Amino acid sequence: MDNEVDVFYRELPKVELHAHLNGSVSCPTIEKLISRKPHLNIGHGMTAIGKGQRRTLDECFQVFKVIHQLVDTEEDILMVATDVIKEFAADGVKYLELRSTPREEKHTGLTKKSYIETVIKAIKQCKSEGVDIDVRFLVAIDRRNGTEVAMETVKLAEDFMLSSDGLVLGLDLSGDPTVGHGKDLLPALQKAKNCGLKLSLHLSEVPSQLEESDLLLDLPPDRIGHGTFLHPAMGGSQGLVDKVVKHNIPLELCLTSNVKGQTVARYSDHHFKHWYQMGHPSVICTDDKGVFSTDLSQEYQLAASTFDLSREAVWKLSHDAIDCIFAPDTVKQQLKQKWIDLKPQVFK
Ligand SMILES: CNc1ncnc2c1ncn2[C@@H]1O[C@H](COP(=O)(O)O)[C@@H](O)[C@H]1O
Ligand SMILES: [Zn+2]
Repeated sequence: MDNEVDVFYRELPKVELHAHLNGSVSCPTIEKLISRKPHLNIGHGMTAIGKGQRRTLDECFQVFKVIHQLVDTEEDILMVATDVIKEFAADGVKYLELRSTPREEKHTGLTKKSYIETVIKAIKQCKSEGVDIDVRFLVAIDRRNGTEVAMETVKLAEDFMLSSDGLVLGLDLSGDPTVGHGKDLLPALQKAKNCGLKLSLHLSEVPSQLEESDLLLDLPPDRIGHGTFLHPAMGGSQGLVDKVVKHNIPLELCLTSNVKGQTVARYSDHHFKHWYQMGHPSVICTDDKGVFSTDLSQEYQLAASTFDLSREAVWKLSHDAIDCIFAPDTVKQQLKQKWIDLKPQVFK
């Protein structure tokens, strides 16, 4: 996969804001997990969608179930998280917000609390090894699990926000978009916002969620995942676009994920073009680099080739993503300095 990407995109310093931990597991890590659990009889083809392949979104969610079977102990999570962080760093990502749904596994003793603690341990471990990347964590709410679990997750996220030295910054709302309704999660999300957790919500990933998006946009969230069907050109409405613009809510856009998951027919149809043309904050992300067999450099190259972006435009795109991070202004300033320092080398 590496040799297809121009060195410019590899060397480009990048910010990754939308990466699900268990969707980001690479082939080599999956191999290690499979060898730890041969009795599960899981083959590699079951955990990733290769080049040129497509799946329905529903089939993508089956893939996560398989990966979850492979990742069910603290030891697994520690390995998966450190591998994923190092892979992002090797791909030129300088700041990463990783997100993951805390799970409980009775048979291995894993609890939601120890799940989050283990991810934090991985982040700290990478830092102590000097891996050149600033990593933060968003605790994910799986919309399939309903109101009560959402509330419980908010409480956990709040506790960790207060005790993790700024590593836990907020919440993600994700999970199968065809299941459940956002209105049931609104009180939990509102509570999260009130206690200072940042919110990144998957909105309108499928066409049937316009009413839900309208409701959730009133929170308002701090960032939007996908937002595929918000724009009128995609079947959404001007009213929804107006809300997003009014609150200046950045979009996290994942080209390969949307095309492989078949919510967008062709790369050239991707809603990136509508928002980018408007000058609205649009951040290129991977979503699930393992499942969709991609990485952030490829996604930038894909956006550039599909929408005919110059190298300066690509640079601006990665630079402007810094303003959309959830970490405080001091971190934004450090990253902007890093971009200034690296520019001559990237454009050499
Ligand atoms: C493809 N588009 C998507 N839409 C919605 N949710 C998604 C997703 N991709 C991933 N997830 C969410 O992330 C989980 C896997 O990572 P974690 O176990 O949390 O680390 C999935 O189970 C789903 O809840
Ligand atoms: Zn996602």
